[in-house]
Amino acid sequence: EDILIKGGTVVNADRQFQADVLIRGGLIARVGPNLQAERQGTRTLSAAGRLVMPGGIDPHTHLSMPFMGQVTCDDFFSGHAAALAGGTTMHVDFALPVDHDLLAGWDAWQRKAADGVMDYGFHMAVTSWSDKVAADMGTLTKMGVNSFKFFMAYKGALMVNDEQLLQALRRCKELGAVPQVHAENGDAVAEGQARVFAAGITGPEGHALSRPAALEGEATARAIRLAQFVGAPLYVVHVMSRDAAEEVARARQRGQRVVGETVASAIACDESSMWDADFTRAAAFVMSPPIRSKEHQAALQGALAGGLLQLVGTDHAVFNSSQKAAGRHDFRIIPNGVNGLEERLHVVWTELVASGKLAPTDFVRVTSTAAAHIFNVYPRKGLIAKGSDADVIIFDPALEHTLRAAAHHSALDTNIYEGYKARGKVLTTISRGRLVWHEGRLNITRGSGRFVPTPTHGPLYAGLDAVPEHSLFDVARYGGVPVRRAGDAPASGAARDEL
Ligand SMILES: NC(=O)NCCC(=O)O
Ligand SMILES: [Zn+2]
Ligand SMILES: [Zn+2]
Repeated sequence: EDILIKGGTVVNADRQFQADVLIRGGLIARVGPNLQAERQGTRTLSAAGRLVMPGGIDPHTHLSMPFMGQVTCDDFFSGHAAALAGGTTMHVDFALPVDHDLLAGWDAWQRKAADGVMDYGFHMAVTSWSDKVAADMGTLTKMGVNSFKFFMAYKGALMVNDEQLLQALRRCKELGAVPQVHAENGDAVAEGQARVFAAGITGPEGHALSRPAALEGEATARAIRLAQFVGAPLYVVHVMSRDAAEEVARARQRGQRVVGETVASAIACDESSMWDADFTRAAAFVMSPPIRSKEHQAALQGALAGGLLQLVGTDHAVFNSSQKAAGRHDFRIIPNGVNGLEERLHVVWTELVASGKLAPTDFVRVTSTAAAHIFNVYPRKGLIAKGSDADVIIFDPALEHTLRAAAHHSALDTNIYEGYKARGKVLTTISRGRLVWHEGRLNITRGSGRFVPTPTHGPLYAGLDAVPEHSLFDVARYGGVPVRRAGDAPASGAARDEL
């Protein structure tokens, strides 16, 4: 059936304007003033006084992910239900290789996603290096995966070393794929954890103490410099600290293609919760890199407001209280991850728009359009315009509500936003033309989700060919002086000195 949204303010990343929106066949059919229903049975929704925006795109989730001896408790059904109730209509989930095999990981994540109810894409993690991994990356790009993630932490599990990272960055550049890093110094984290635990600190606060912001800053800078070395762009996931945000900002300032993603928990929470006397509550906040002090929280909000960071995801990776209890006597084995897929839009609006730091257009950019650009699905996603997918929300900025585990749609039995007073509310979510969230009710069908391929060579690569790889072997001349090669006569003294 057609849906006609009447009387609202359409907000895109570039501008906002009064317009009606007509939806047909899963797409936006018209956007303009005074639209009328064209077919019998058209569902008309009033949006007077409300904002009509592109559905959120969460670029960072982990549904049904085996990790630290557990499996995240939101699968593609409950995770999608939660997302839609919170106004997010697409997410990009991190598929993990199975026994370091990327294609086996792809198969596993395809199966998991068969239960889904909305649009999704995949990033693929790369946790080892070999010719087969390099070949499989190429195969995956043909199947619609345009981004690969490298963990610089989780030593002994997912972590890659610099040599592997370098090879992988180069391969991404070759493929036109987006390299992504979890940036923490994994060796130092492992040592910090051992020292904190040996000092007798075994509770969740040990998590915060053992992996300080300096380790995030160091790895962020290292990844950025390695990307510069091979001439690749870089996407830094979950920027949690001022230290990491500053590295991203500095790189951008010198003209490097670096994207910084922060997450809802980093801009709305602080580390004090990990000191909560109640283990269950404290453990719910354990994620990596850790949620940090209020100063970092403020710096990250400022970095978004100032355009130094580009988008907000969630890193939704949820473990319920019985799963988190595995680490009751040792913070090192509390499974890492927090919720946010359902809360992200409300948290970003409350922290940044209701506080006056961001305009509604910027809200759309950091929650939807930027991800659509980066992962190369714009303008199909992230825009309200004729021909785009009908992923649309109706948002009432005047409504206030309180976030609670008892009211959320995730399978998680806790919520790091318990009691959070949100300003503004998603009243309606339309996913590919279907009214899936309306008047407080979900209307979803298991298995109705759809994989959205993300093509390579997106905007992060546009014009990048102008930037040569800084390769020692490709540089034929140095300062105008031919480089000496094996068998050549000895270079002149001046050239030798320069080399
Ligand atoms: N972030 C986290 O704590 N868990 C999910 C895995 C990751 O993104 O590092
Ligand atoms: Zn991570
Ligand atoms: Zn993550």
